[in-house]
Amino acid sequence: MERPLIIALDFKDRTEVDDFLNHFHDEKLFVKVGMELFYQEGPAIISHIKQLGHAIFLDLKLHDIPNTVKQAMRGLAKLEVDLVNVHAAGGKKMMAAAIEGLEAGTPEGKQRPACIAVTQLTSTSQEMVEDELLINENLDHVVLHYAKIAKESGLDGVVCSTHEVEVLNENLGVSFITVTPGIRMKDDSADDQTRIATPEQARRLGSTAIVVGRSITKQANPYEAYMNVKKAWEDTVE
Ligand SMILES: O=C(O)c1cc(=O)[nH]c(=O)n1[C@@H]1O[C@H](COP(=O)(O)O)[C@@H](O)[C@H]1O
Repeated sequence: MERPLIIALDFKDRTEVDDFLNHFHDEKLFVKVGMELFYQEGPAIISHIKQLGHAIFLDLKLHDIPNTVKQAMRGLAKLEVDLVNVHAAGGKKMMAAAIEGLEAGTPEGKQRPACIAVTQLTSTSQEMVEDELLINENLDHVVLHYAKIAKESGLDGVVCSTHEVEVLNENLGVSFITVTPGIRMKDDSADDQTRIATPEQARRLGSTAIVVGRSITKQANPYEAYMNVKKAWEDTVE
C-alpha cells in the first residue's frame, strides 16, 4: 500500500456522495465507505464507486463471534474492495476467521482485500480506557497489545491514532500497516475525536495512511481542502 490519503465518505446517501465526488473531476481517489453510507445504500454503493475508478476502504468494523465474522467476510470479499476492518477486541480467533472468510470469498485470480484491526478508537481517551473499559494500562500499551494479537492472527495492519504509530513501527515493523484517522488541519475543530494530529505530524510519525473526513467533506471547497491535506501529507519529510 503506497501511503494513501483516504477520504471518509460519511454521507447519508448516494446523491450526497455524487455531489461530493463531482468536485474531483478525473482525480482517482482512495475513499472510505463506513456504516452511515453502507447501511443506507448497501453493496450497490460499492459497485458505483468502483465504476468511477476509486480505491475503497469498506469500514464496517466487524465484531462478533468467529463464525459470524467469517461468513460476513466471505460475502464482503465478493465486493472486491481494497481494504476492510474488524475490531481487535473480538480476539484472535475472530480475526483469524475474518481472514479465512476473505480468502474463501475472494474471486479466483483476484487478491483478497487487506484486513486491518481497530485497536482503540481515536475518540477514546486514557480516562475512558480506565473508567469505562476498566483497563488500567497506558493507551499506547493497550494499542500495542491489540496490534500484536492482530499480527499474530494474520492481519495486515491496524487502525490506530498517530500517537501510537512510532511504538508500533518499532515493535512490529513498518510493513505492518498503520491507518490513522483523527486527522485535523491546525485550526480545525477536534469534534468527537480525542487523539488527533495534523497530516504533517502523521507523516513524521510514520503512519502508512491517513483517514480524513470532515476536514475535507465539510469544507466550503472540498477539492481545495483535499489538495491542502494531500500536499501537507505528501510533502512532509519523515
Ligand atoms: O476505522 C475507522 O476508519 C475509524 C477508526 C477510529 O478509531 N476512528 C475513526 O475516526 N475512524 C473513522 O475515520 C473517520 C474520521 O472522520 P473525521 O473525524 O470526520 O475525519 C470516520 O469515518 C470514522 O468512522
